[in-house]
Amino acid sequence: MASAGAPFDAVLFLSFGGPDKPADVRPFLENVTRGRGVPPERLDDVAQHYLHFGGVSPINRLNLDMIDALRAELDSRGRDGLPIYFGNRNWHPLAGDTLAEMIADGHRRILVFPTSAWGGYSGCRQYHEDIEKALGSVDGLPADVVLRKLPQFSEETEFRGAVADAVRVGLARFADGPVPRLVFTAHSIPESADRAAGPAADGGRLYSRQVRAASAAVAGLVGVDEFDVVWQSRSGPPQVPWLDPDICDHLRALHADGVQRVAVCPIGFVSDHLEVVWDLDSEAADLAEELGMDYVRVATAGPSRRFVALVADLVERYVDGGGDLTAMGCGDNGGICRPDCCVPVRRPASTRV
Ligand SMILES: CC1=C(CCC(=O)O)c2cc3nc(cc4[nH]c(cc5[nH]c(cc1n2)c(C)c5CCC(=O)O)c(CCC(=O)O)c4C)C(CCC(=O)O)=C3C
Ligand SMILES: [Fe+2]
Repeated sequence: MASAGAPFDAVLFLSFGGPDKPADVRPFLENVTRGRGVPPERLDDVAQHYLHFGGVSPINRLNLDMIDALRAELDSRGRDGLPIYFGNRNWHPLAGDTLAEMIADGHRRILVFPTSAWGGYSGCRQYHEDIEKALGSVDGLPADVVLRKLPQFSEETEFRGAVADAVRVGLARFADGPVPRLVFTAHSIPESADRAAGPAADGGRLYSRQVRAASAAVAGLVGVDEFDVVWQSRSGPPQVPWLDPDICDHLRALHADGVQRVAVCPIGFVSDHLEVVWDLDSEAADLAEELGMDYVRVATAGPSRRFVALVADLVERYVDGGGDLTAMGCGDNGGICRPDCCVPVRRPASTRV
């Protein structure tokens, strides 16, 4: 259970991580998929996607840029004494190494900003596990260390506003003509994982409900009535159901219905990392061209001033020891917000590799 009170003295910006050079690609993918039942053929494919971009994921650079912008934003709010550190789940700098450095620098009360808006195992609980694991990896961990994870932010007005700003810019790129269809996309997850995630009393499905709710809210903000929510980047064996439709299948269906123009908004992702640039800017964009559809990919919100202001707002809400400790996704030292939330799914042995 989280305890209020004392102020926090540093921020850990906690993200997914990605390779910085070709030799990193395999070990990175092994870190991501260890024990997760992703077939080896899928890993070979994904390795090719990274190698296509020189073995470098844009995610680390984008996170470092966001950290610089956040530092400037906090400075401008008179919070210039608050250091921000960077750590990742799957690649260097790894969260455990960063935490050791933070502790050596004298920090004991640390706010953790995870780069995911969402509930669910991958978007929320796994970040709690990262925190727990990082704490477990530090030799001689002082007893008074507190890492408080900031809550899920998909319902925040400024998050939705930042995405809406990007959608407006994307829609403005179409010349006069037929109204483009607005399509929101987020990372697919196994159906079983979606059902298991979120308070059981609410029927689980926290992740897909949040993605749909945020998409509907953004569509409302930009004044669009007709929009779709679809999924991308599925992995796992084909016989295991994941959230669908897939973005590419959906483009084919829209085309068959006579839709000529689409604006695709990757609401599920904070920045233009590999799954956005490969699956949307390469695969989906190529398919749209093949089908003769006009295709605009809406920018991700993360690098925008408004998104960075949202992160600063979250930090300020909690940094003095206040803030809602019962908010979904908030928890101390890897302790989750409530016992039945975002439970990991036990995979049947047949789907493990
Ligand atoms: C919900 C969700 C988010 C959004 C929330 C958040 O942002 O945290 C997200 C983000 C990301 N996913 C990323 C990369 C990968 N995800 C994979 C695999 C998987 N993702 C899953 C879900 C999610 N993933 C799932 C259910 C799997 C199957 C394996 C498992 O059950 O865990 C694999 C393995 C190969 C493959 O299967 O595709 C890779 C390489 C990157 C970094 C990209 C870069 O390098 O720029 C980012 C930001
Ligand atoms: Fe992923």
